[in-house]
Amino acid sequence: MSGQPPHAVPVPQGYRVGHWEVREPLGSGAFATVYAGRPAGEADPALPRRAALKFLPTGTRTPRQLRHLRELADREVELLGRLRAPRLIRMHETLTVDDPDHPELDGATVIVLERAEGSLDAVLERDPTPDSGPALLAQVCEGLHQLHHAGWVHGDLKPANVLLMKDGSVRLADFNMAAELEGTHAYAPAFATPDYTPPELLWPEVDERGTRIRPTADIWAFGVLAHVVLTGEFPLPGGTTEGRVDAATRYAGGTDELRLSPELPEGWREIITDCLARTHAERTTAAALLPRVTKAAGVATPARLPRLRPRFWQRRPVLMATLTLALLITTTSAVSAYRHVTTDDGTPVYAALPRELAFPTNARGEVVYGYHRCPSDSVCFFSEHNGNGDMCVWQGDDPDWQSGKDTCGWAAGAPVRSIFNNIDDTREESAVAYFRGTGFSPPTRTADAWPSAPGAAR
Ligand SMILES: Nc1ncnc2c1ncn2[C@@H]1O[C@H](COP(=O)(O)OP(=O)(O)OP(=O)(O)O)[C@@H](O)[C@H]1O
Repeated sequence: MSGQPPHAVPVPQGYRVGHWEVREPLGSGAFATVYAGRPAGEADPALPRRAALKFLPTGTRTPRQLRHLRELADREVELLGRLRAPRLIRMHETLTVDDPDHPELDGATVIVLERAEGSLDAVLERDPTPDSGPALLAQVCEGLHQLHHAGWVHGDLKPANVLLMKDGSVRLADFNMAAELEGTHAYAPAFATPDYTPPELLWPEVDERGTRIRPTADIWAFGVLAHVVLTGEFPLPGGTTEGRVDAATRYAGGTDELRLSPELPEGWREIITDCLARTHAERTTAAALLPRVTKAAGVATPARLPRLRPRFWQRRPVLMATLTLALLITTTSAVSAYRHVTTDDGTPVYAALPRELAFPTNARGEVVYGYHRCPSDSVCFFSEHNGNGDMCVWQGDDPDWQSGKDTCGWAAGAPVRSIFNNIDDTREESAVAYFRGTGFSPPTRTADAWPSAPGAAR
C-alpha cells in the first residue's frame, strides 16, 4: 500500500469495527481504503464469511473536507441502500467508528460490501487486452443499463470501479460520485477522472448543487473503457492525461477527428464512436447500447464460464420451490444464454438460447430490466426475462412454493424465465436450490450456479 492517496485510511490488521475484524488491504482510491473483513470471533453466524470494509475518513478532517467526504459517503450509502441489481456491488451494512482512542479513525464511515476478487484495473495491469475483454464489457454495459434504468448516473466509471467476483461476473462499484436523475440530468460533486470525463464536463458549470451530469456522461466513459480494454490504449491521443484532455477538447470543438485504434476488433468501432460522440445529445443510451455490445461480444471467451452442472448440496436457507414447469435459464455471462431441458432419463442438458430470447427488447430495441422490483433478502422469480413480467417473491424458510405460505400462482402454469437471488448473505450455503418437479425433483439447481438473470446471483 505504498504511495497511498491523501485520504487513504490506515487501519491496523485485527482492528474491530461492529461485528467485523479488519484483515489485509484490498485497494485504495482517492477517498477511501478498502480492507478485507471477516466476522469477529463471537459474531452472528448469519453474517457473510467474507466482506470488504470500505473506510471513508469522515471523522478527522477540516470542516470543509469533512462536509465533502460526508457527502460522498452519503451518496454511496444512499444508492447502495436503495438499489440492488445483479451487476451492482451490494452493501451489507454501514457503520460509524466510535473510537476516541484512535482519533484518525474515530467517526469514520465504514461501508460493509460484498467482497470482490479484484478490479478490472488489476486485470489490465497484468494483461492490457484480456481475452475476456468483450464479455467483461458486455457485463459492464449491463450494469450501466441497470443503474440508468433505476434512474442513477454513476459519474466515475473506470477500470478501478469495475469489480470482478469469484464466479467471474462483474459488479459496478464506487458510487460516491453517483447521482439520482431529476428528469434529464442529475447533480454530482464533479466528474472525477479526466481520462474518462466527457468533453462537456471537463470545464463544467458548477452551481451550489454541484455539476449537472447526464447518463450520457457514463456512456462516454464506457466508450473510453471499451477502447482501453480492447486495445490497451486510450481512444484520444496523448502521452499524458493533460495531453489527452487537450485532444478531447480539440475533438469536441470540431478541430480534430476521432481516430480510433486500428486494433479494435470487428463490430466495436461503431459502438465506441457512438459512445464518444462530440456532444451529449448525439450519444447513445445504455438501453440501446446493450444489445449492440452483447452482439459485438459475440461468442468471445466469457470472463469465466459458469458451471453448467448441478451442485448437489442444500443447506439453509434453501428454497424448495416445487415448480412443475420448464425453467428457461440464462447464465451469468451476458454472451452465453442457455436453456435448461431434461432428457427422458432425467439428465439435465443445456442448450444455447437464441439471443433475442435471452435479451428481449422493447419497441425501440432497448433491453428493459425489472430486477429492482425484487425486495432485499428475497429470491424473485419472473415470468419474463431480465426481471420482467409477473414476479413471485420468496423469503425465509417456506418449504414449498405450491402449498407453503408463499405460493406462486402463475408459476404453476407458466415458465419461469428469470430469477434474482437477492439474499443478503454471501455464504456459499445460502445459495438457493430450486426444483422443477414435485417432490423436490429432479435434482436441484442453485441460483448461485445458474442465475437465470444474467449475473443474477452470487
Ligand atoms: N467490494 C470490494 N471488494 C474487493 N475490493 C474492493 C471492493 N471495493 C473496492 N475494492 C478495491 O478498493 C479500491 C478502491 O475502492 P473505491 O474505488 O470504492 O474507493 P474510492 O476512494 O471511493 O475510489 P475513487 O478514487 O475511485 O473515488 C478499488 O479499486 C478496488 O481495488
